[in-house]
Amino acid sequence: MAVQAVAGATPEPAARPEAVAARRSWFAGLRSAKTITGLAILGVFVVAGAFGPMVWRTDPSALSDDVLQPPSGAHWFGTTQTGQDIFAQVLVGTRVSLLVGVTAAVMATVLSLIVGLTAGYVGGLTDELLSALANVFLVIPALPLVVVLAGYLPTRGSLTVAVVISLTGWSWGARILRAQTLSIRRRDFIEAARATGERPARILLFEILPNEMAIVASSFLFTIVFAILTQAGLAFLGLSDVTTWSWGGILYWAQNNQALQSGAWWWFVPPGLCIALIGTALAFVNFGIDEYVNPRLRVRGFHPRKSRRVRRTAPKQVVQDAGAAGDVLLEVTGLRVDYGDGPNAVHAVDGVDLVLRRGEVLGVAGESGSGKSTLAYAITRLLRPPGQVVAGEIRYWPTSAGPVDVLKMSDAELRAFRWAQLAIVFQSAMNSLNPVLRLREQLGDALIDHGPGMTPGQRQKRIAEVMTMVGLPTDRADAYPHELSGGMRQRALIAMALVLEPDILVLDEPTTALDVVVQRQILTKIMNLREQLGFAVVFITHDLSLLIEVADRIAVMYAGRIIETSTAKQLYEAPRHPYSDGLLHSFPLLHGPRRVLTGIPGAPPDLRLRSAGCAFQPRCTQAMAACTTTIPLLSATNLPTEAPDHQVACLLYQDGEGR
Ligand SMILES: Nc1ncnc2c1ncn2[C@@H]1O[C@H](COP(=O)(O)OP(=O)(O)OP(=O)(O)O)[C@@H](O)[C@H]1O
Repeated sequence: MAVQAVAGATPEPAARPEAVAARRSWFAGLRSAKTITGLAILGVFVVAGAFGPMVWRTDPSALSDDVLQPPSGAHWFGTTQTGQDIFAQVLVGTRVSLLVGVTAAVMATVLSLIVGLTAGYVGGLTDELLSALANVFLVIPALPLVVVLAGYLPTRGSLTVAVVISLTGWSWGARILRAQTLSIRRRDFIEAARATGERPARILLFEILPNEMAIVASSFLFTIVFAILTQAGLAFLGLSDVTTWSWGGILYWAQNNQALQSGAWWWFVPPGLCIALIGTALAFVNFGIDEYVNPRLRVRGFHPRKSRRVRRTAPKQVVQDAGAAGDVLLEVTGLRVDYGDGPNAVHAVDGVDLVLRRGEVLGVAGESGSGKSTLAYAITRLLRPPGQVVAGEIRYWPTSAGPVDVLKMSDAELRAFRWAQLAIVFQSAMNSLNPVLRLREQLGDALIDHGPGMTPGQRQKRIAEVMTMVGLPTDRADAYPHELSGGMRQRALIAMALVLEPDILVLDEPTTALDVVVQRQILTKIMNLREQLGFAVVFITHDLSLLIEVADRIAVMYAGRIIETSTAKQLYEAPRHPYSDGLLHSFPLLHGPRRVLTGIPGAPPDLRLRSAGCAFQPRCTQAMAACTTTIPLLSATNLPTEAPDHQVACLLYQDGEGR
């Protein structure tokens, strides 16, 4: 089936100014219902603790004749058996409990940061000593220690209690931060910072610490809860100053005066409820902080529920029965993928139609940011929020049955489909391989998951087979990824992709990180294996001249759309779209005559803005007035020299008016 025309997109109003976008992103982390609820509850406590005692001027210790009164207009939370106002006690208690919690959390967090970061970053003897110290504090049972310390200290005021709690609460945070620092300090961006001459303190504070903020925040918030609970426990046991009103102090007096037995529920329920509520609020806030400090979790302007609605109500595309032709393996129709939603959504794939035939190599070329990887992720259903398919279909045509809609597969169907029928090789082999597993285990995992009937002996045989197939010596099966060269790792990934003999292999810039010699060896290997095994390849790269060498057909992408598609030969001999022509003249060809490299002036458009005309028009040397107002459709050029499946989305060729 020839590639179908893409419906023109409706022009939308211009995107908001950057300032608004930035503000939106800042609030995005605070947007979830949990975060808002947590902050609201916390806000009420902070306001009550800070201003409550000034507004509700009743002395919490003042005695009155209203003894053991249930809640009323005069005493909102009732009274004690000496007539004290419980609401006034709770307000003062809120202030004291929050102060103890926050003070202890600040001290414990600072201690754990100093110990954890220093031990992890400096290493050696310092690490051993600090880790030993943290381990000692970790194994000492915290509560008995607190009880002993609090019992023997000369003063038992709030500050003393906070110090005691922080001394027993810092060590687990320090252990986690040390482990995290150990792992981060070996990452490439830290090496790069060192290489640029950054001082250790700066690296710790500005490179490592921001990566640990989620842990620090979580440790801080949970130490507040731990401290409030511990302080309440100490007060309840009479081990802190119970003449100072705190939630624990109120519980102590309620217990001592047998409030439970006398049915005075209003005496112990309010402080108990406060402790439970503050714990819940801090846990909710923790979710929000996680999202805010980790940009990967921060799904700007994205509402999963709303996006699902878009998906369900998106107009169904009319799909021609391409499989009837028999050679169609994968068919993408009207595919649109956005990152986020609303006016700031990035329209990364914007109405793509593609057909992959059995056994062919389909190249997808385009500049960085044109949407190639997003297309690959959508096809393999590996898109992560805020990425979402907003329209279109992806149909897989197995040999034995009718077409299957990949986008509608259940999780179980998807697990069976991925790797067994469709495998993907990513650009960065080091990131795709598990650093702590040997190659043999990683290759074996796919076989265990997808071929449960295989005996261990059969699995080992298959592992040796695929390793030989991709040109990896079988004696490297027990190597860890870091013991292999870049080329070997990439071969290992290809071996993993082919271990189940899939129908489709998606290659997303599989050799970009390698030198040209290894690049060539690996590509030749893939193409030979394709001849041998008959799988089809979707090969994604920015290097059009490389595709000319290896692909059967090529689709050129620009700003999320396919702007030209044809056989590799036609595209090489007569690229029609000015962008394809520019792309072809941006890289030297591997074979053939030397040609002048011109490149393409300008930069790709902002994919948040929907253009009213051709997205390439601002950079096009042949643009006409109509190009600013009309979105060209992908269609056959009607030029006599063209084959029917040479299609181009350019007004220069519409209605046969080619130039
Ligand atoms: N997680 C994300 N959130 C928001 N926008 C994204 C995200 N990932 C990609 N994009 C945007 O989607 C567009 C397409 O990106 P994509 O990575 O698919 O392009 P590409 O052609 O594969 O580029 P490259 O060759 O550099 O990998 C770009 O504008 C990019 O900024």
